[in-house]
Amino acid sequence: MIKAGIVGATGYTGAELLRLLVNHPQVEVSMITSRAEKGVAVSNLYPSLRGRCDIEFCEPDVAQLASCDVVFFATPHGVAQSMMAPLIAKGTRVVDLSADFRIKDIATWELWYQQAHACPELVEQAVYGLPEVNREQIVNAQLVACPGCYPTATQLALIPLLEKGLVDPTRLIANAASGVSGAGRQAKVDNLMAEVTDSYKAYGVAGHRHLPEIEQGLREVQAAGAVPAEMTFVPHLLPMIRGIQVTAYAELTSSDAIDLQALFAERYEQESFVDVMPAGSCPQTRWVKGSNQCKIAVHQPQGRNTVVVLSVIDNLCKGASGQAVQNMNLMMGFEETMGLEQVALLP
Ligand SMILES: NC(=O)C1=CN([C@@H]2O[C@H](COP(=O)(O)OP(=O)(O)OC[C@H]3O[C@@H](n4cnc5c(N)ncnc54)[C@H](OP(=O)(O)O)[C@@H]3O)[C@@H](O)[C@H]2O)C=CC1
Ligand SMILES: CC(=O)N[C@@H](CCC(=O)OP(=O)(O)O)C(=O)O
Repeated sequence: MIKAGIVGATGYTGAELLRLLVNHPQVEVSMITSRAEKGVAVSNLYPSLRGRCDIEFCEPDVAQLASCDVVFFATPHGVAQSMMAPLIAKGTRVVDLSADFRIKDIATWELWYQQAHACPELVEQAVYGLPEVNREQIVNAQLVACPGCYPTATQLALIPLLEKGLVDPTRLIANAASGVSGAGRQAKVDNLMAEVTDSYKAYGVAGHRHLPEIEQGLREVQAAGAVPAEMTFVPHLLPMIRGIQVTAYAELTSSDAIDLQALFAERYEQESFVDVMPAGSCPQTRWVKGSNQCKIAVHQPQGRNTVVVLSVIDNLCKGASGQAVQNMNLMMGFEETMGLEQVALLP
Protein backbone atom coordinates (compact mmCIF):
# COMPACT_ATOMS: atom_id res chain seq x y z
CA MET A 1 0.00 0.00 0.00
CA ILE A 2 1.17 3.52 -0.75
CA LYS A 3 0.22 6.65 1.19
CA ALA A 4 -1.48 9.45 -0.73
CA GLY A 5 -2.08 13.06 0.21
CA ILE A 6 -4.62 15.37 -1.41
CA VAL A 7 -4.16 19.13 -1.23
CA GLY A 8 -7.55 20.77 -1.73
CA ALA A 9 -9.65 17.72 -0.84
CA THR A 10 -12.88 19.63 -0.24
CA GLY A 11 -13.20 20.84 -3.84
CA TYR A 12 -14.97 18.95 -6.61
CA THR A 13 -11.87 17.28 -8.03
CA GLY A 14 -10.46 16.62 -4.54
CA ALA A 15 -13.70 14.93 -3.47
CA GLU A 16 -13.74 12.94 -6.71
CA LEU A 17 -10.20 11.78 -5.94
CA LEU A 18 -11.43 10.58 -2.55
CA ARG A 19 -14.35 8.74 -4.17
CA LEU A 20 -11.95 6.94 -6.51
CA LEU A 21 -9.11 6.30 -4.08
CA VAL A 22 -11.24 4.71 -1.34
CA ASN A 23 -11.82 1.89 -3.85
CA HIS A 24 -8.17 1.64 -4.91
CA PRO A 25 -6.62 -1.57 -3.56
CA GLN A 26 -3.07 -0.14 -3.37
CA VAL A 27 -3.71 3.32 -1.91
CA GLU A 28 -4.36 4.59 1.58
CA VAL A 29 -5.38 8.24 1.69
CA SER A 30 -3.37 9.47 4.67
CA MET A 31 -3.58 13.24 4.45
CA ILE A 32 -6.24 15.58 3.08
CA THR A 33 -6.06 19.33 3.29
CA SER A 34 -8.50 22.18 3.49
CA ARG A 35 -7.83 25.47 5.22
CA ALA A 36 -11.54 26.22 5.62
CA GLU A 37 -12.48 22.76 6.96
CA LYS A 38 -9.41 22.10 9.12
CA GLY A 39 -10.28 19.62 11.90
CA VAL A 40 -13.55 18.51 10.25
CA ALA A 41 -14.03 14.79 9.55
CA VAL A 42 -14.47 13.85 5.89
CA SER A 43 -17.75 12.11 6.68
CA ASN A 44 -19.18 15.35 8.11
CA LEU A 45 -18.69 17.08 4.78
CA TYR A 46 -19.21 14.08 2.50
CA PRO A 47 -21.38 11.52 4.34
CA SER A 48 -21.20 9.16 1.36
CA LEU A 49 -17.58 8.50 2.40
CA ARG A 50 -18.55 7.57 5.99
CA GLY A 51 -16.85 4.33 6.96
CA ARG A 52 -14.62 4.46 3.89
CA CYS A 53 -12.37 7.40 4.78
CA ASP A 54 -12.41 8.49 8.40
CA ILE A 55 -9.68 11.09 8.59
CA GLU A 56 -9.90 14.86 9.13
CA PHE A 57 -8.99 17.75 6.88
CA CYS A 58 -5.80 19.51 7.95
CA GLU A 59 -3.79 22.58 6.93
CA PRO A 60 -1.55 22.07 3.90
CA ASP A 61 1.89 21.50 5.41
CA VAL A 62 4.66 20.70 2.95
CA ALA A 63 6.85 18.83 5.45
CA GLN A 64 3.97 16.48 6.33
CA LEU A 65 2.91 16.09 2.71
CA ALA A 66 6.45 15.05 1.84
CA SER A 67 5.98 11.92 3.97
CA CYS A 68 3.36 10.68 1.48
CA ASP A 69 4.40 8.51 -1.47
CA VAL A 70 2.26 10.58 -3.80
CA VAL A 71 0.65 13.99 -3.42
CA PHE A 72 -2.24 15.22 -5.56
CA PHE A 73 -2.81 18.95 -5.94
CA ALA A 74 -6.52 19.63 -6.54
CA THR A 75 -6.07 23.36 -5.98
CA PRO A 76 -6.56 26.56 -7.96
CA HIS A 77 -3.78 27.70 -10.27
CA GLY A 78 -0.77 29.10 -8.44
CA VAL A 79 -0.95 26.87 -5.36
CA ALA A 80 0.97 23.77 -6.52
CA GLN A 81 3.81 25.86 -7.92
CA SER A 82 4.25 27.59 -4.55
CA MET A 83 4.67 24.25 -2.71
CA MET A 84 6.34 22.10 -5.37
CA ALA A 85 10.08 22.62 -4.90
CA PRO A 86 10.45 21.04 -1.42
CA LEU A 87 8.25 18.07 -2.38
CA ILE A 88 10.31 17.37 -5.49
CA ALA A 89 13.54 17.77 -3.50
CA LYS A 90 12.29 15.13 -1.02
CA GLY A 91 11.56 12.67 -3.84
CA THR A 92 7.77 12.72 -3.41
CA ARG A 93 5.77 11.86 -6.53
CA VAL A 94 3.32 14.62 -7.46
CA VAL A 95 0.24 14.65 -9.66
CA ASP A 96 -0.95 18.22 -10.20
CA LEU A 97 -4.53 18.64 -11.42
CA SER A 98 -4.12 22.39 -11.88
CA ALA A 99 -2.60 24.13 -14.88
CA ASP A 100 0.60 25.16 -13.07
CA PHE A 101 2.97 22.83 -14.94
CA ARG A 102 1.05 22.09 -18.15
CA ILE A 103 2.40 24.79 -20.43
CA LYS A 104 6.07 24.58 -21.32
CA ASP A 105 6.54 28.19 -22.36
CA ILE A 106 6.62 30.25 -19.16
CA ALA A 107 5.77 33.54 -20.89
CA THR A 108 2.70 31.91 -22.47
CA TRP A 109 1.58 30.55 -19.09
CA GLU A 110 2.04 33.96 -17.45
CA LEU A 111 0.11 35.67 -20.25
CA TRP A 112 -2.94 33.37 -20.02
CA TYR A 113 -2.96 32.93 -16.23
CA GLN A 114 -2.14 36.57 -15.47
CA GLN A 115 0.40 35.88 -12.74
CA ALA A 116 4.14 35.33 -12.44
CA HIS A 117 5.14 31.66 -12.33
CA ALA A 118 6.59 30.85 -8.90
CA CYS A 119 8.49 27.73 -9.93
CA PRO A 120 9.60 27.97 -13.57
CA GLU A 121 12.61 25.74 -12.96
CA LEU A 122 10.41 22.63 -12.58
CA VAL A 123 8.22 23.19 -15.64
CA GLU A 124 10.60 21.42 -18.02
CA GLN A 125 10.74 18.20 -16.00
CA ALA A 126 6.94 18.01 -15.58
CA VAL A 127 5.35 15.46 -17.89
CA TYR A 128 2.00 16.32 -19.48
CA GLY A 129 -0.31 13.63 -18.13
CA LEU A 130 -2.21 12.49 -21.20
CA PRO A 131 -1.39 8.75 -21.07
CA GLU A 132 -2.68 8.14 -24.59
CA VAL A 133 0.25 10.25 -25.82
CA ASN A 134 2.91 10.33 -23.09
CA ARG A 135 2.58 6.94 -21.35
CA GLU A 136 6.30 6.11 -21.33
CA GLN A 137 7.38 9.47 -19.91
CA ILE A 138 4.65 9.33 -17.25
CA VAL A 139 5.95 5.98 -15.98
CA ASN A 140 9.29 7.61 -15.12
CA ALA A 141 8.00 11.01 -14.06
CA GLN A 142 8.21 12.49 -10.60
CA LEU A 143 5.89 15.38 -11.49
CA VAL A 144 2.88 14.93 -13.75
CA ALA A 145 0.77 17.88 -14.92
CA CYS A 146 -2.73 16.55 -15.57
CA PRO A 147 -4.43 18.02 -18.63
CA GLY A 148 -7.43 20.30 -18.26
CA CYS A 149 -10.91 18.91 -18.86
CA TYR A 150 -11.61 20.60 -22.20
CA PRO A 151 -8.05 19.87 -23.44
CA THR A 152 -8.48 16.16 -22.67
CA ALA A 153 -11.70 15.78 -24.67
CA THR A 154 -10.48 18.04 -27.50
CA GLN A 155 -7.04 16.51 -27.95
CA LEU A 156 -8.33 12.95 -27.91
CA ALA A 157 -10.81 13.95 -30.64
CA LEU A 158 -8.17 15.37 -33.00
CA ILE A 159 -4.94 13.48 -32.30
CA PRO A 160 -5.53 10.65 -34.82
CA LEU A 161 -6.06 13.18 -37.62
CA LEU A 162 -3.08 15.40 -36.74
CA GLU A 163 -0.65 12.55 -36.15
CA LYS A 164 -1.25 11.41 -39.73
CA GLY A 165 -1.28 14.96 -41.15
CA LEU A 166 -4.66 14.36 -42.77
CA VAL A 167 -6.25 17.72 -41.99
CA ASP A 168 -5.45 21.40 -42.43
CA PRO A 169 -3.84 22.22 -39.03
CA THR A 170 -4.80 25.89 -39.31
CA ARG A 171 -8.55 25.26 -39.73
CA LEU A 172 -9.38 23.38 -36.53
CA ILE A 173 -12.54 24.26 -34.62
CA ALA A 174 -13.80 22.90 -31.31
CA ASN A 175 -17.21 23.69 -29.89
CA ALA A 176 -17.09 22.50 -26.31
CA ALA A 177 -19.74 22.41 -23.60
CA SER A 178 -19.29 21.68 -19.92
CA GLY A 179 -21.41 21.10 -16.84
CA VAL A 180 -21.04 23.60 -14.00
CA SER A 181 -18.84 21.42 -11.77
CA GLY A 182 -16.07 22.42 -14.22
CA ALA A 183 -16.04 25.81 -12.54
CA GLY A 184 -15.24 24.36 -9.10
CA ARG A 185 -17.09 24.43 -5.79
CA GLN A 186 -16.49 28.03 -4.87
CA ALA A 187 -19.71 30.08 -4.86
CA LYS A 188 -20.12 32.32 -7.91
CA VAL A 189 -23.27 34.12 -9.06
CA ASP A 190 -22.80 32.89 -12.65
CA ASN A 191 -23.08 29.30 -11.47
CA LEU A 192 -26.24 29.67 -9.38
CA MET A 193 -29.07 27.31 -10.33
CA ALA A 194 -31.27 30.25 -11.32
CA GLU A 195 -28.57 31.57 -13.65
CA VAL A 196 -27.64 28.29 -15.31
CA THR A 197 -30.76 26.14 -15.44
CA ASP A 198 -32.87 26.19 -18.61
CA SER A 199 -30.25 28.19 -20.47
CA TYR A 200 -27.14 27.69 -22.61
CA LYS A 201 -24.35 30.14 -23.30
CA ALA A 202 -20.92 30.49 -24.82
CA TYR A 203 -18.12 32.12 -22.86
CA GLY A 204 -14.43 32.85 -23.34
CA VAL A 205 -14.95 33.27 -27.09
CA ALA A 206 -12.21 35.89 -27.38
CA GLY A 207 -9.77 33.54 -25.67
CA HIS A 208 -9.94 30.76 -23.09
CA ARG A 209 -6.85 29.66 -21.16
CA HIS A 210 -7.29 26.11 -22.45
CA LEU A 211 -6.50 27.24 -26.00
CA PRO A 212 -2.69 27.41 -25.61
CA GLU A 213 -2.74 24.06 -23.80
CA ILE A 214 -4.72 22.38 -26.58
CA GLU A 215 -2.53 23.87 -29.30
CA GLN A 216 0.64 22.82 -27.46
CA GLY A 217 -0.67 19.23 -27.16
CA LEU A 218 -1.76 19.02 -30.80
CA ARG A 219 1.55 20.44 -32.04
CA GLU A 220 3.43 17.77 -30.13
CA VAL A 221 1.77 14.96 -32.06
CA GLN A 222 2.27 16.58 -35.47
CA ALA A 223 5.09 15.36 -37.70
CA ALA A 224 8.30 17.41 -37.65
CA GLY A 225 8.07 20.34 -40.04
CA ALA A 226 4.26 20.42 -40.16
CA VAL A 227 2.49 23.77 -40.05
CA PRO A 228 1.71 24.25 -36.31
CA ALA A 229 -1.87 23.49 -35.26
CA GLU A 230 -4.14 26.49 -34.67
CA MET A 231 -7.61 26.23 -33.27
CA THR A 232 -10.77 28.23 -32.76
CA PHE A 233 -12.00 27.03 -29.37
CA VAL A 234 -15.39 28.07 -28.01
CA PRO A 235 -16.52 26.71 -24.63
CA HIS A 236 -20.16 26.73 -23.50
CA LEU A 237 -21.88 26.22 -20.17
CA LEU A 238 -24.53 23.52 -19.93
CA PRO A 239 -27.29 23.33 -17.31
CA MET A 240 -26.01 20.06 -15.82
CA ILE A 241 -23.49 19.10 -13.16
CA ARG A 242 -20.97 16.74 -14.75
CA GLY A 243 -19.87 16.16 -18.30
CA ILE A 244 -18.16 17.68 -21.32
CA GLN A 245 -19.11 17.28 -24.94
CA VAL A 246 -16.74 18.48 -27.65
CA THR A 247 -17.71 18.74 -31.31
CA ALA A 248 -14.49 19.18 -33.27
CA TYR A 249 -14.30 20.11 -36.95
CA ALA A 250 -11.31 19.63 -39.26
CA GLU A 251 -10.82 19.95 -43.03
CA LEU A 252 -9.31 17.00 -44.88
CA THR A 253 -6.46 18.08 -47.13
CA SER A 254 -6.97 15.35 -49.71
CA SER A 255 -10.14 14.23 -51.46
CA ASP A 256 -8.88 10.63 -51.54
CA ALA A 257 -11.22 8.30 -49.63
CA ILE A 258 -9.94 7.59 -46.11
CA ASP A 259 -11.46 5.09 -43.71
CA LEU A 260 -11.71 7.43 -40.73
CA GLN A 261 -13.55 4.90 -38.61
CA ALA A 262 -10.67 2.43 -39.02
CA LEU A 263 -8.12 5.18 -38.35
CA PHE A 264 -9.70 6.08 -35.01
CA ALA A 265 -10.39 2.46 -34.05
CA GLU A 266 -6.77 1.48 -34.67
CA ARG A 267 -5.31 4.54 -32.93
CA TYR A 268 -7.20 3.80 -29.71
CA GLU A 269 -7.43 0.00 -29.94
CA GLN A 270 -5.06 -0.54 -27.00
CA GLU A 271 -6.48 2.27 -24.87
CA SER A 272 -8.63 1.17 -21.93
CA PHE A 273 -10.18 4.59 -21.47
CA VAL A 274 -10.91 5.68 -25.04
CA ASP A 275 -13.85 4.00 -26.69
CA VAL A 276 -14.31 4.60 -30.41
CA MET A 277 -18.02 4.18 -30.96
CA PRO A 278 -19.57 2.48 -34.00
CA ALA A 279 -19.97 4.60 -37.14
CA GLY A 280 -22.93 6.95 -36.92
CA SER A 281 -22.91 7.25 -33.10
CA CYS A 282 -23.58 10.46 -31.23
CA PRO A 283 -22.11 9.85 -27.76
CA GLN A 284 -23.86 11.47 -24.79
CA THR A 285 -22.30 12.79 -21.60
CA ARG A 286 -24.47 10.46 -19.54
CA TRP A 287 -22.70 7.49 -21.16
CA VAL A 288 -19.51 8.46 -19.30
CA LYS A 289 -20.85 10.07 -16.10
CA GLY A 290 -18.83 8.77 -13.14
CA SER A 291 -16.50 6.72 -15.36
CA ASN A 292 -12.98 7.38 -16.63
CA GLN A 293 -14.03 6.84 -20.23
CA CYS A 294 -13.76 9.12 -23.25
CA LYS A 295 -16.24 8.05 -25.92
CA ILE A 296 -15.50 9.24 -29.44
CA ALA A 297 -17.40 9.09 -32.72
CA VAL A 298 -16.03 10.22 -36.08
CA HIS A 299 -18.30 11.46 -38.87
CA GLN A 300 -17.81 12.76 -42.42
CA PRO A 301 -21.18 14.35 -43.24
CA GLN A 302 -22.26 13.95 -46.88
CA GLY A 303 -18.81 12.49 -47.57
CA ARG A 304 -17.48 16.04 -47.89
CA ASN A 305 -14.11 17.30 -46.68
CA THR A 306 -15.16 18.35 -43.17
CA VAL A 307 -14.54 15.72 -40.50
CA VAL A 308 -16.70 16.04 -37.38
CA VAL A 309 -15.46 14.31 -34.26
CA LEU A 310 -17.66 13.98 -31.17
CA SER A 311 -15.95 13.39 -27.84
CA VAL A 312 -17.50 13.07 -24.39
CA ILE A 313 -15.93 12.75 -20.95
CA ASP A 314 -16.88 13.30 -17.34
CA ASN A 315 -14.96 16.49 -16.54
CA LEU A 316 -14.32 15.36 -12.97
CA CYS A 317 -13.16 11.87 -13.97
CA LYS A 318 -11.26 11.46 -17.27
CA GLY A 319 -11.15 15.29 -17.30
CA ALA A 320 -9.46 15.52 -13.89
CA SER A 321 -9.39 13.04 -10.99
CA GLY A 322 -9.79 9.77 -12.91
CA GLN A 323 -6.98 10.80 -15.23
CA ALA A 324 -4.94 11.78 -12.16
CA VAL A 325 -5.38 8.27 -10.73
CA GLN A 326 -4.57 6.78 -14.14
CA ASN A 327 -1.32 8.79 -14.08
CA MET A 328 -0.57 7.74 -10.50
CA ASN A 329 -1.06 4.08 -11.48
CA LEU A 330 1.51 4.47 -14.25
CA MET A 331 3.97 6.31 -12.00
CA MET A 332 3.69 3.71 -9.25
CA GLY A 333 3.85 0.65 -11.48
CA PHE A 334 0.24 -0.42 -10.84
CA GLU A 335 -2.13 -1.65 -13.50
CA GLU A 336 -3.21 1.47 -15.39
CA THR A 337 -6.89 0.65 -14.88
CA MET A 338 -6.66 -0.10 -11.14
CA GLY A 339 -9.47 1.57 -9.21
CA LEU A 340 -10.89 3.03 -12.42
CA GLU A 341 -13.13 0.31 -13.73
CA GLN A 342 -16.48 1.91 -12.81
CA VAL A 343 -19.02 2.00 -15.62
CA ALA A 344 -21.07 5.15 -16.05
CA LEU A 345 -24.21 5.73 -14.03
CA LEU A 346 -27.38 4.39 -15.68
CA PRO A 347 -29.38 6.45 -16.51
N1 LIG B 1 -13.60 21.07 -11.81
C1 LIG B 1 -13.14 20.49 -12.91
O1 LIG B 1 -13.91 19.90 -13.71
C2 LIG B 1 -11.68 20.48 -13.22
C3 LIG B 1 -10.77 21.17 -12.45
N2 LIG B 1 -9.44 21.15 -12.77
C4 LIG B 1 -8.47 21.88 -11.97
O2 LIG B 1 -8.31 21.23 -10.72
C5 LIG B 1 -8.06 22.19 -9.70
C6 LIG B 1 -9.14 22.04 -8.61
O3 LIG B 1 -10.40 22.30 -9.20
P1 LIG B 1 -11.77 22.15 -8.38
O4 LIG B 1 -11.74 20.92 -7.57
O5 LIG B 1 -12.84 22.36 -9.37
O6 LIG B 1 -11.64 23.43 -7.41
P2 LIG B 1 -12.52 23.80 -6.12
O7 LIG B 1 -12.62 25.28 -6.11
O8 LIG B 1 -13.76 22.99 -6.11
O9 LIG B 1 -11.60 23.32 -4.90
C7 LIG B 1 -10.37 23.93 -4.61
C8 LIG B 1 -9.72 23.26 -3.40
O10 LIG B 1 -8.42 23.85 -3.19
C9 LIG B 1 -8.31 24.32 -1.84
N3 LIG B 1 -7.55 25.58 -1.90
C10 LIG B 1 -7.94 26.76 -2.44
N4 LIG B 1 -6.97 27.67 -2.33
C11 LIG B 1 -5.93 27.06 -1.70
C12 LIG B 1 -4.64 27.51 -1.29
N5 LIG B 1 -4.21 28.75 -1.53
N6 LIG B 1 -3.83 26.61 -0.67
C13 LIG B 1 -4.24 25.34 -0.44
N7 LIG B 1 -5.46 24.88 -0.78
C14 LIG B 1 -6.30 25.73 -1.42
C15 LIG B 1 -9.74 24.51 -1.37
O11 LIG B 1 -9.84 24.28 0.03
P3 LIG B 1 -9.49 25.41 1.12
O12 LIG B 1 -9.72 26.74 0.46
O13 LIG B 1 -10.41 25.12 2.26
O14 LIG B 1 -8.05 25.17 1.49
C16 LIG B 1 -10.49 23.41 -2.11
O15 LIG B 1 -10.41 22.19 -1.40
C17 LIG B 1 -8.10 23.56 -10.37
O16 LIG B 1 -6.80 23.95 -10.71
C18 LIG B 1 -8.92 23.31 -11.62
O17 LIG B 1 -8.61 24.21 -12.63
C19 LIG B 1 -8.98 20.42 -13.82
C20 LIG B 1 -9.83 19.72 -14.61
C21 LIG B 1 -11.26 19.72 -14.39
C1 LIG C 1 -17.43 25.18 -16.74
C2 LIG C 1 -16.15 25.89 -16.42
O1 LIG C 1 -16.15 27.00 -15.92
N1 LIG C 1 -15.01 25.24 -16.69
C3 LIG C 1 -13.71 25.80 -16.45
C4 LIG C 1 -12.60 24.90 -16.93
C5 LIG C 1 -12.37 23.70 -16.14
C6 LIG C 1 -11.05 23.64 -15.44
O2 LIG C 1 -11.02 23.70 -14.26
O3 LIG C 1 -9.90 23.51 -16.14
P1 LIG C 1 -8.44 24.02 -15.65
O4 LIG C 1 -7.87 23.04 -14.71
O5 LIG C 1 -7.58 24.07 -16.84
O6 LIG C 1 -8.60 25.36 -15.07
C7 LIG C 1 -13.50 27.11 -17.18
O7 LIG C 1 -13.94 27.24 -18.30
O8 LIG C 1 -12.77 27.93 -16.65
